[in-house]
Amino acid sequence: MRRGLAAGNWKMNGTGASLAEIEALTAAHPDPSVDILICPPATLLARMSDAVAGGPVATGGQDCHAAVSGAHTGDISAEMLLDAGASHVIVGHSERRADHHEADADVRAKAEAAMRAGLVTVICLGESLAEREAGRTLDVIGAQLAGSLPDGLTGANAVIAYEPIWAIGTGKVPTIAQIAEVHDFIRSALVERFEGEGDKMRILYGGSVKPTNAAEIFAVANVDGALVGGASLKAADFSPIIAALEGA
Ligand SMILES: O=C(CO)COP(=O)(O)O
Repeated sequence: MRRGLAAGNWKMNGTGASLAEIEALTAAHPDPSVDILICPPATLLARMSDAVAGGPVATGGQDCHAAVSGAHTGDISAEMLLDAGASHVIVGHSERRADHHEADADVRAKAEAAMRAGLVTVICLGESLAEREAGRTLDVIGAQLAGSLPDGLTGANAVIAYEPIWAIGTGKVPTIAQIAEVHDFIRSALVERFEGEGDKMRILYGGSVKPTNAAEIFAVANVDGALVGGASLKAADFSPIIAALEGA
């Protein structure tokens, strides 16, 4: 049985005042039956990690550079995230794939960097609307899985997040059948490639997850949690999503 994971990706949102949301979240879930992860902007990571230390909320970065250190202005290494208190890092988010021209090989190198540093890597995959409408969803996901996932992933060091690009921040959510199809496809690919570990890796759904739709999404086989954007910013929104996962 895979333990649920409720992950929040704050993207480019949040300042010191937002730490109050984490205090509220921790107070609301002192002993959760699922794992809780918040990935704040890098500027908040160390402060948030200090604030949640010893409690049930883990913290993560939203991206990392593939190298340990060097002349890469504005970038952050996996080792630096670890040093700031992170246990996880998101790699390959579609906003980075698009805005920073990250290809599958780049995502794979970042996932390898996360493994090297001892971080759990949350590797994001997802098709565009044009790809879905052309009936290419599973081909695209298959290619991303083959190209973005390094060898050596395990249930302990990797999480896969399926985030259809057209569902991110749009309020549009795939049907339950569409979510089930892709999650089953990802599970089969993981089981085939990562012998003995593929069935232990958690697969999150991401894209317009809200308190109102979380329970039906979490009821889908092979959905082990969610990667939540907008609805993770406020404890009042994220808390019922965590509760829905606990009840799944
Ligand atoms: O991109 C996402 C999480 O990484 C999803 O964002 P929203 O939940 O805001 O749609």
